[in-house]
Amino acid sequence: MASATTSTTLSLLKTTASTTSSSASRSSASLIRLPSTRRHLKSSPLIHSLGFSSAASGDSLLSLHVSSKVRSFKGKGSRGVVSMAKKSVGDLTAADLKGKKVFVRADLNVPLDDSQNITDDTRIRAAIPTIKHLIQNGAKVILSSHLGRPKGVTPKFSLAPLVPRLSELLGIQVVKADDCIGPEVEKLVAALPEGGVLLLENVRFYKEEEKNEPEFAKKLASLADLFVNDAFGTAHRAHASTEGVTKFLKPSVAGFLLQKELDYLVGAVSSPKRPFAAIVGGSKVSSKIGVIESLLEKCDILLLGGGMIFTFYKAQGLSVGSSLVEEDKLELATSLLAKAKAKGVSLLLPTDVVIADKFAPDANSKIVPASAIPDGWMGLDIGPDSVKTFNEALDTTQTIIWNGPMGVFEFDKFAVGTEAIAKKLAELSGKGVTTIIGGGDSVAAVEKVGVADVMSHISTGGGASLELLEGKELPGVIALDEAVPVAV
Ligand SMILES: Nc1ncnc2c1ncn2[C@@H]1O[C@H](COP(=O)(O)OP(=O)(O)O)[C@@H](O)[C@H]1O
Ligand SMILES: O=C(OP(=O)(O)O)[C@H](O)COP(=O)(O)O
Repeated sequence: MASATTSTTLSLLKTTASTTSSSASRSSASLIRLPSTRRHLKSSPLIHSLGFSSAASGDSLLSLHVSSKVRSFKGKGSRGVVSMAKKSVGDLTAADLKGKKVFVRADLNVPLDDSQNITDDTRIRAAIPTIKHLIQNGAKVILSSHLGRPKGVTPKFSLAPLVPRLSELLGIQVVKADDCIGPEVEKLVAALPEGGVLLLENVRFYKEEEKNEPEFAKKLASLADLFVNDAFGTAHRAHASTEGVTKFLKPSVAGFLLQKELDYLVGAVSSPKRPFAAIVGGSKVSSKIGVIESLLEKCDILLLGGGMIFTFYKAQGLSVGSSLVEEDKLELATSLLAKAKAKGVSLLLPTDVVIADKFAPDANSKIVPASAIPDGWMGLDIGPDSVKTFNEALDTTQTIIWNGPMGVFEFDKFAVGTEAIAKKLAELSGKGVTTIIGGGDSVAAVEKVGVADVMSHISTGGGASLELLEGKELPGVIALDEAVPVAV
């Protein structure tokens, strides 16, 4: 029984690999097999003008159409189809903003070292365009964020260390409040000049923030006249400063960063240039089920790597030694493989792996076929043959989205596969392929290789991008004001 299953797997691995390498030299049309629904939608003029409609297709992924004036999103979640056409900060002019107090929720949750130095300022830099637009149009900006996950007031989670960098990037001295609500904050707001920025203290110093308590949201909202949410990294949280304040502040609009993230993560997935490949890695199948299922509905090629592959191997009867396996996900892995086949998606599993005799940076290692992992050894990276096959598959594509590393890239010895994929995406990005890095550890990997700048888009939100790719609604987006539709 075991050997019969094993040969099935081997033929699966071989078939997918050869399909891809041969397809690299064939026309892309032979590789793409769209489900009939999608073919129908693509040929419908109505659907074409609206973007790919999840409502019409019964699809769970959000759909997007971008016009010059408005970003429109439609999503179908457990609560049914929800319109997500959102008003943008770009729609607000000096006439709307001059002298107005604007509550801006950003995600300034940046890493700090033991001396409170910022070790990666990406999220601060990403928040600047929205703040600049507001101050240049005469608004008074009340800037709010969380930092870390403090339980009550915790000095090491103060936003104070962010003030110098924010001031430098904005070219003005940012004022810092010691609290985020209360009379002292109100005085600072009253003294704020047009074009000034007041940074509130960590909003999570109040437990009411994460509980989304309306009274707390009301107090935050009472500081301002209108609301801009630019905190993409926190948009999957229904907290007082992301969702609650929208009940008290009108208009409540999307910031430029939030828009850009949605444009890429929703837009590229709902109406990608094809062939469209998704690369999904990371540690566990369980944390990526939603993403894999959702992407199977959309992509032409799905490349799997990371710790999750061993659950797929074991599901097919292969020996995986002491590699990471989720025993309760074996059936699921089998059904995902079957689903990919039924949908005509070219799903590639690595054909060789780098194995280690222990989970450590100095472990002994060797490269073996995926079907030959000895007892006592664990797979910690994809092997060179797999990298070659994956690269050939990626060469045929026009859009690539990547979520999750190919191996334990934190250990140099097992970072080779992940770094090779990062370099391949950088090369393809230079040739005009849309490359989107979906947050979390994949971003760290791309930065480690030094190719972050050349990617089309690097998400500032790990959890948020994952939820978007899974087709979930983001409460921080849903709560914003609807845009007025414009003719397209
Ligand atoms: N073969 C493997 N065995 C164990 N852990 C792995 C393996 N490959 C990757 N990982 C781990 O997966 C983690 C990232 O997983 P995950 O959080 O799902 O990714 P992401 O943050 O990109 O969404 C990394 O810490 C990495 O070391
Ligand atoms: O860092 C964040 O998320 P991420 O680690 O998923 O990218 C956001 O600031 C959200 O933080 P949270 O997960 O504590 O709500």
